[in-house]
Amino acid sequence: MTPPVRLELVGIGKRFGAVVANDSIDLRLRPGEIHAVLGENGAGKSTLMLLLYGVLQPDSGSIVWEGREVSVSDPGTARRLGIGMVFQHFSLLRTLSVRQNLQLAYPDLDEQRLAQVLGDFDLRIELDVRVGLLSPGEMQRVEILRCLLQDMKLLILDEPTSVLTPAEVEQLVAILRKLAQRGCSVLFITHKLDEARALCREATVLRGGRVAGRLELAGSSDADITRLMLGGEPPPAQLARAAAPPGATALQLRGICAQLPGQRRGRLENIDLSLASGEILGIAGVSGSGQEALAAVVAGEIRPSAGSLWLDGEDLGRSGVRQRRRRGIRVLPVDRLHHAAAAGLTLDENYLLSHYDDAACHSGPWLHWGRVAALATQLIQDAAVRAPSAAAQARQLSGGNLQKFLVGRELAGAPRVLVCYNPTWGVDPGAQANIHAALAAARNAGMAILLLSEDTEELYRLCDRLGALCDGRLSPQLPTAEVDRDLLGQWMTGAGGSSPQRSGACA
Ligand SMILES: Nc1ncnc2c1ncn2[C@@H]1O[C@H](COP(=O)(O)OP(=O)(O)OP(=O)(O)O)[C@@H](O)[C@H]1O
Repeated sequence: MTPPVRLELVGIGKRFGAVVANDSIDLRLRPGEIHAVLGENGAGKSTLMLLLYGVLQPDSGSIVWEGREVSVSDPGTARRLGIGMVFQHFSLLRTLSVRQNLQLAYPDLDEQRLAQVLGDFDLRIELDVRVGLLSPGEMQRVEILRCLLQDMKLLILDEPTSVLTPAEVEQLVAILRKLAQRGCSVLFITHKLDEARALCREATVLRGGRVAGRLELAGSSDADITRLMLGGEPPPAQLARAAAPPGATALQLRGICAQLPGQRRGRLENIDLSLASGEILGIAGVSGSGQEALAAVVAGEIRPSAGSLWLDGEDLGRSGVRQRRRRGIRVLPVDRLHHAAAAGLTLDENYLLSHYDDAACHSGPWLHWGRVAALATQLIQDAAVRAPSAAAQARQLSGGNLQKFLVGRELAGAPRVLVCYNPTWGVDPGAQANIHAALAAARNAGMAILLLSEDTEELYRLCDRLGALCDGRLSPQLPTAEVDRDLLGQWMTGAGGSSPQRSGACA
């Protein structure tokens, strides 16, 4: 007997103007199957999921749900069918509490059912906390909880692990396995092949909007999968090593204490750090350890309550964001859609946001739009950003393509100091290698780079020195060769008594 089919997509097509995002896509999913959807940035993965969830409508093809062709005209219809989705960029209202968010989706929220689901899936969630105060992992659990409160037959997760700590990834895996055991199907978009292998037996690989292949993960090597994703050989993984020993100190932080406003986490305690030109200093740490506050302090977005910040021996404590940018400090924040970019603005406008003071964008005293557009267009080409033109809105780009654009935009300013937080979040392996190569080349050209990353592989690959943040405190920063994974792990968890530089003295 052939196993039952829960979902069948037949010949699905979707265009956005001239862009063919999905082209004749076929996909089958059984009850209880966790299926990976892989593909490089812009391959069409999110679009396909949004079609399934009723956010978008297909131009062609059909969706067959439990043997019956259906029209998923909106997310409400999807939910009534038993389809839930956790988005790449969370869809919760940050000013409301967890409970209020749940009540928006379920006006007659049944407290008994809520308690049962929380217990059943071992979800630790504080219901009366404002969502804006939660860590990304906690927000994701709320999104999943919101799905679990319905009778769910298919859960779609779009890159669910990119913002999670390793412990949170384990919790997510446990939840998904439990769901699958109960017969719920899962579609799981990821760029991390090891995660796909750990969770899924089979994967569908998309390339350029089409199905490039469906494969059994156990019988396929990473190279096989990458080849299918790229349609060719993966780029060489070699990185340029540091061309010369680091130069003079560029950026120095002395005894910085700070707190991100309105956040439970996001505290910095007595941070001492010095970054030389021609080096990449990596700071590890699980999400919420103080990375956002550190980036905001260097950018000048928040004022520390104590301590000082120096650039090339000059105290910059009193200068604001724009002055610092003029002096050559650039910061790429972690939240690409709400902080690093303005989602509703075009790419050339987004380019201008961080290059407003560049002579190249002006003709005499006047802003020269033709030049801005030409610079943004050049960047799109150089960074291989898949976008129709510089006139496309940032929100129209796939997540990974927007990330490539933003990293390129900051590097294009050839800053003296670059701070980036998770620069390859949601970026496919090919583009990740390109971003790493660009950062290494910038370091070799003398840039001082502070790399805040939750991806320890990335840190070991790129950095000349390494340290870690834990609960707002910074470990020592040592040459990478002297920091083995055990030591880094201890620093990240604050274990072993090695974490704080100096403790306590923040007011
Ligand atoms: N609303 C939109 N308007 C115009 N183009 C869009 C829109 N949404 C997606 N696209 C385009 O469709 C293509 C597929 O995008 P999609 O987001 O589905 O890719 P993806 O595989 O999910 O990529 P990533 O891994 O980077 O998230 C891209 O070229 C993207 O720019």
